[in-house]
Amino acid sequence: MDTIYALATAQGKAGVAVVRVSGPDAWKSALHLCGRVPAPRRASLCRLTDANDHLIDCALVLVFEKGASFTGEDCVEYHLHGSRAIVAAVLKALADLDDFRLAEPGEFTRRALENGCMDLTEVEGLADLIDAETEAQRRLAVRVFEGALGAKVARWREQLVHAMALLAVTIDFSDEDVPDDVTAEVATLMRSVQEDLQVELTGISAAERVRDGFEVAIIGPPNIGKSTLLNALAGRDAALISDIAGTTRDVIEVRMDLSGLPVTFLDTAGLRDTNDHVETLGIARALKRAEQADIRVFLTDGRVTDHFMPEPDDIVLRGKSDLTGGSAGISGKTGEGVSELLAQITATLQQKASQAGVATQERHRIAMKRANERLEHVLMLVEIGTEQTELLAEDLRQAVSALDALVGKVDVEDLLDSIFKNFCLGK
Ligand SMILES: Nc1nc2c(c(=O)[nH]1)N(C=O)[C@@H](CNc1ccc(C(=O)N[C@@H](CCC(=O)O)C(=O)O)cc1)CN2
Ligand SMILES: Nc1nc2c(ncn2[C@@H]2O[C@H](COP(=O)(O)OP(=O)(O)OP(=O)(O)O)[C@@H](O)[C@H]2O)c(=O)[nH]1
Repeated sequence: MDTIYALATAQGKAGVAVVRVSGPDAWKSALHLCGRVPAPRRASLCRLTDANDHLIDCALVLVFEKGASFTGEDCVEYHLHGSRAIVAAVLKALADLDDFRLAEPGEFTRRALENGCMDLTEVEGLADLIDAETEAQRRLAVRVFEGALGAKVARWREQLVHAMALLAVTIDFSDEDVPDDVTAEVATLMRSVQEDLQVELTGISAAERVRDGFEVAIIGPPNIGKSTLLNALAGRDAALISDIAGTTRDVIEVRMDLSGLPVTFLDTAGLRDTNDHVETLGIARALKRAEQADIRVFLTDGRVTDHFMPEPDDIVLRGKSDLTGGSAGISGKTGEGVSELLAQITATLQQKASQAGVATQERHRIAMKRANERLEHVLMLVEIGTEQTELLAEDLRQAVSALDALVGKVDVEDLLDSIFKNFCLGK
């Protein structure tokens, strides 16, 4: 097994830079660089020297023992003064050691997974935690990272295993002797697991939105003030504004943090019938993105339009309210109604985000659906009064296997590359 190393902090000049080393020979690096192996789990100030005994830096060194480290292996961290030159000198000194090599992205975490320090959902939570840009993303990620999904899966698994144990007792019975109360108890357990699965499955869409961001599309006829409103929301000149109808063609996106929620506002081409080919393409694009958005803000000039059927969360407002007066209007130019609009959007999205459970991605959905299907099948068999309990047991085994895949106990190899390729170097 190689010993791996990498810069764990961001590239470039900084106050402190951390170089991390993990693997069987990690402690040997301390012997080379510090002349000694400092006591484990204590911050020790050390003079780091290169192979020619020239001073590289004075650094804080942290040594971790195998079995009591992030990766589960022997580890050493060098907390250096954060200059490019110091980092380069330390990385070079490490590269010169036998069986040492630069870590691949996510490789420290991969070793933590392989050594059983984390399960797959915790690894995914960690990736999201590092990617988190807003408070809602951080809160969701830290729950998963902490093992909340893993713990739920473990409880479901226990219930399924318990059901399997109940059935195992009946295997020696002849078909007619299988007591009804056993299958009834199995069915009760299945229903309880199914209920939990259902809740988590429902929450995945909301969790995905929190991870990837919500979308709010601003739509309406040309020249109504959509781009001006977008700029007012963004607080900068994101979109071009002119008094020529049909100015915006492509969708313009502005990403914002609304009370911790990641939200992308979309400015779209004004909706109208036109002979202009490019504008027509822009309108088609506007309609498509608006349809996929979580909320549509429709600016009107008071006239009816057949372009738009509002859904419950959509918001309809009269544009250029400074010119027309009255209520239910908004003006990007004067700012009238803008904070109210933001408040309404925030409240709606917070409500949506609150549906998120601890299952956060498509992979979780697929595994939970697979388990759910097997449980459906068990219930169906019990319903029709099956006496072949080995069929029930087989369904349960498959459901357990789906849950095991979810936490990475089985069938993981194929997944790992795609999960770790998005990790930072040094993580
Ligand atoms: N300097 C530094 N800061 C860091 C990390 C790190 O690796 N190094 N982390 C890395 O991502 C995070 C902290 N996570 C960590 C997780 C586990 C262990 C660890 O040593 N675990 C042992 C012992 C546990 C204990 O004593 O309570 C273990 O689990 O066996 C260390 C850091 C954030 N900050
Ligand atoms: N009085 C007033 N004028 C506005 C307001 N919002 C925009 N305008 C003006 O109306 C014209 C069109 O504004 P835009 O923001 O480009 O309108 P749009 O809806 O994005 O237009 P398209 O790109 O054609 O779809 C510009 O001259 C703006 O300065 C407003 O709230 N009040």
